[in-house]
Amino acid sequence: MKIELKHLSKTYPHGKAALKNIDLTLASPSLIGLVGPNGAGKSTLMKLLTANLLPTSGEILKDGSPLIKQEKELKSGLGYLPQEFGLFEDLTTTQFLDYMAAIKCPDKKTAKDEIDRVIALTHLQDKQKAKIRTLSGGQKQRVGIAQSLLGDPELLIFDEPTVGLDPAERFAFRNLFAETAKNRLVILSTHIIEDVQPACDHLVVLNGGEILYTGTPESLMAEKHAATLENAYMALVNGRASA
Ligand SMILES: Nc1ncnc2c1ncn2[C@@H]1O[C@H](COP(=O)(O)OP(=O)(O)OP(=O)(O)O)[C@@H](O)[C@H]1O
Repeated sequence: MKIELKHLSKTYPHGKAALKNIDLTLASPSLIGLVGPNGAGKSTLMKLLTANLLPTSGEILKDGSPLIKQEKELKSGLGYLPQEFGLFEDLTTTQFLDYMAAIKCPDKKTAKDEIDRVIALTHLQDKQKAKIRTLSGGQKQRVGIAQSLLGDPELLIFDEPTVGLDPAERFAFRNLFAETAKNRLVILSTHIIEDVQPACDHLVVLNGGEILYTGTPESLMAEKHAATLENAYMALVNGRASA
């Protein structure tokens, strides 16, 4: 799958430009880390990629044709974890996943198998019968990740997926995202640079609605003569030649 952003801009009504004339090509298989400071435009870009928002100008092509003309196909092949997502607090984990699987999976047998699969992947076996309101923040985040994996989508978009997870959980999910990306396109938006370095093969750095860098994490470190990706990133967003 190939996604091309062409001269993509988004200005909110009565707001400033959140994205300014972005050109970018993303192709599977890849695990792409989308990073940038607060207000950089990451969530806006994710909403445009998931057709939850329309651009002010420019366009997004998926495999050569406009995304907005393939909204139905896009949604059936998309797993999306938004930054804020409403969980049905009075449902149990399995009831919530059952509800989401009704949208994502073609038949009941597949749905049941898929629910078992994503529960195992997100280590929620002992929380299947727990009401969502009784789960911790990290466990709720795991339910959110579980629902995004239903139906084995070819495109996965995670907005700050590791928020609320403890270090061991973050480590486990980094591995899961890397494994998932072996034959898919996975886009991971994060503030946490450590989430990007071991897992992502491609980095996109946004700042003030513009792309500051696109390439491998290693090349950015080499470009900035930095020992760590965090140093290279800080040098980049602060406009310094080296870390
Ligand atoms: N609905 C909206 N209406 C007006 N302005 C908005 C809206 N949503 C976002 N913005 C503005 O657009 C810019 C980009 O915001 P966006 O949420 O895309 O950034 P972000 O990189 O995801 O930030 P964060 O890391 O803080 O979530 C910001 O200046 C923000 O204030």
